Amino acid sequence: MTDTSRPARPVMLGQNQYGKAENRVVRITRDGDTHHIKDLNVSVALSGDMDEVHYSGSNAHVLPTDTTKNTVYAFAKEHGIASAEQFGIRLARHFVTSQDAITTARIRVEEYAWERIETPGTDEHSFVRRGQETRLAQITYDGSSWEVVSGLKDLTVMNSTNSEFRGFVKDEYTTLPEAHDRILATEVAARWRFNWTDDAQQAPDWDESYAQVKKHLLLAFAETYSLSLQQTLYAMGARIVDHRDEIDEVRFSLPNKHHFLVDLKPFGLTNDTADGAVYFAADRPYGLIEATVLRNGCQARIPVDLTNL
Ligand SMILES: O=c1[nH]c(=O)c2[nH]c(=O)[nH]c2[nH]1
Repeated sequence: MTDTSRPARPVMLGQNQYGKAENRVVRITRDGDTHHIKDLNVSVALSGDMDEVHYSGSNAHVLPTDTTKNTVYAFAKEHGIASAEQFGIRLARHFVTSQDAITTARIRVEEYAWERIETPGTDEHSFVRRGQETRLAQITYDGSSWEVVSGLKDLTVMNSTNSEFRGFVKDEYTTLPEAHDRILATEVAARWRFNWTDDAQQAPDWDESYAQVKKHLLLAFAETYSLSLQQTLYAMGARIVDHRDEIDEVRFSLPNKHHFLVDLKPFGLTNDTADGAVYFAADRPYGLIEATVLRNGCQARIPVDLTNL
């Protein structure tokens, strides 16, 4: 907001936001003896008419970050957590509609999944943290329209065959041998943007959508005979956009978790892919394959650098 009562300044405040980051909230719901658990990491970022707190230190427009934290916990208790997206929407709407100075609220949610520990009698209240992915959601609301970007990270997948990499460019520095049968492994980080932007439209079923996106992503990874990780990435994104009408854009960041055949010749052993091989799982450096897959005619809005989301 431009402040005409102040003289022009040689230095100006640029984009700013504030809020409480990483509110760890665990919500248990009881259904008789059977308990349900929701475990989230919620970050609130608010922006709007915040010039004065930076220029003069006036806190007149500042809802304390401590309050935003309390709101997260209070809403979890009061309204429960149906899904990461639904919870984020409720929070974003609250901050924008209850505070005149706040025009945009961005809520980021990471969700950690828990599985029941299966025991012969009492498996209703014991859980083990699932070693798979972390679910992510980012909700942005400017008072009239919504942007919901969901995603996941740390979903590690591997194909022990049906992957090649050959026919690539070779110059004077190329030493990589062509691979006719290699391991393809990656730790999927993905974000997908919903085309739901307005309250008048029916909102997607967030949990169902997440489960379906993950299913299609995994099936595409497993079913694609891969000539490169780039091709596999595109197949995963295309399958999501093809099957899920509510999603217009998917962005992936896929580290190529290289597995190199170990040279066992010094020990008189052959080591090749044909008969069960030993690999060195290298952690770095790694190839990093990143791309956006879009519904035709739609605009790319997910930031190129996923760490900025
Ligand atoms: O799937 C791959 N894509 C590449 O671009 C690449 N580059 C490389 O060295 N190995 C691989 N693998």
